[in-house]
Amino acid sequence: MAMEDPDRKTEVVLLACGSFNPITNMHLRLFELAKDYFHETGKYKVIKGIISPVGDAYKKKGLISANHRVTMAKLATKNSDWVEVDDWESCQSEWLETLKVLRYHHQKLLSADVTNSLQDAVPITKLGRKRKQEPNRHEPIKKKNQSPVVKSVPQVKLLCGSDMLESFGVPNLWKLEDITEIVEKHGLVCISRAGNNVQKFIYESDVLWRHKNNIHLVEEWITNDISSTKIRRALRRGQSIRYLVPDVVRAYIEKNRLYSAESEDRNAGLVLAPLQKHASDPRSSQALNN
Ligand SMILES: Nc1ncnc2c1ncn2[C@@H]1O[C@H](COP(=O)(O)OP(=O)(O)OP(=O)(O)O)[C@@H](O)[C@H]1O
Ligand SMILES: NC(=O)c1ccc[n+]([C@@H]2O[C@H](COP(=O)(O)O)[C@@H](O)[C@H]2O)c1
Ligand SMILES: [Zn+2]
Repeated sequence: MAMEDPDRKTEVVLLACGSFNPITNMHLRLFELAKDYFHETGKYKVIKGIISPVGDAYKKKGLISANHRVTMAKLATKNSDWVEVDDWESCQSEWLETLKVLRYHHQKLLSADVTNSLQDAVPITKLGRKRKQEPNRHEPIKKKNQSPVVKSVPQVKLLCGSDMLESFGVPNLWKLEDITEIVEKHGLVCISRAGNNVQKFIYESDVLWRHKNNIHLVEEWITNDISSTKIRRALRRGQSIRYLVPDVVRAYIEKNRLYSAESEDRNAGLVLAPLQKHASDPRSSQALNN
């Protein structure tokens, strides 16, 4: 649809899905690492990051209410000018496949784009004023004789750690068609995490191998294996979590006494929603073994 411009960079929105129970400094680092990676390729421009905490219907053991998890994520990103929290997923009454969350955000950008181009259709005499209203201040100012460039819709890529990518291989957790659509239509950005060997994992899967150009592996050299599990464990033991999560998040957890032995028992004995949903579906049982 757009005039091809070799200098024009592909715009990317990064979407991170997960429990964020609670959000940690490492979750925030994922976004910074991915953004640096894309900008270093010279081909992409990361315009936004979205954190989408999973809803309560996910039924993971120890998962505290989405309300608190969303609030903490919002506190944590208050000072970021490009990462935001979206609570659409967490407001759904049922658990949603990650693919549906990706589709939703892509769709949302599409409709925003239509609205924008409708606005653009109105003749604008004072270009200067129009510019100011645009959210993207880093766009180079268009040269006079250039034909108007129709903005293409940004790609929404799933941002995750290597453990999430490797979870594609867990029986009954993911549908092969979902994995295929994620890597085919959207793309994946995977940050290395201690204990995972993603390259080998991709090599051993035909679908992932086929779409490996759309799977971006980012090496984290400043390794830091903070995890929400370890944060909750420290809290149960009365140990400090300072400098592991943003200070506003630490204060919020303390004020509301969010994590305890009791909270860790939430959903105990329940089956994780995706397992429950896909267990009877033969397509998901051995998703990657072909
Ligand atoms: N230290 C880390 N390195 C790389 N990726 C990470 C790291 N911590 C979290 N992630 C990624 O962040 C996303 C959200 O993860 P999640 O909410 O499960 O956090 P977590 O720290 O893994 O929590 P938990 O210990 O409860 O599983 C996932 O894609 C996960 O792989
Ligand atoms: N089939 C699927 O789409 C599928 C399966 C398992 C987990 N997930 C998602 O991956 C994330 C995993 O988060 P946790 O690592 O905190 O369990 C969640 O956002 C969850 O919804 C998606
Ligand atoms: Zn995790």
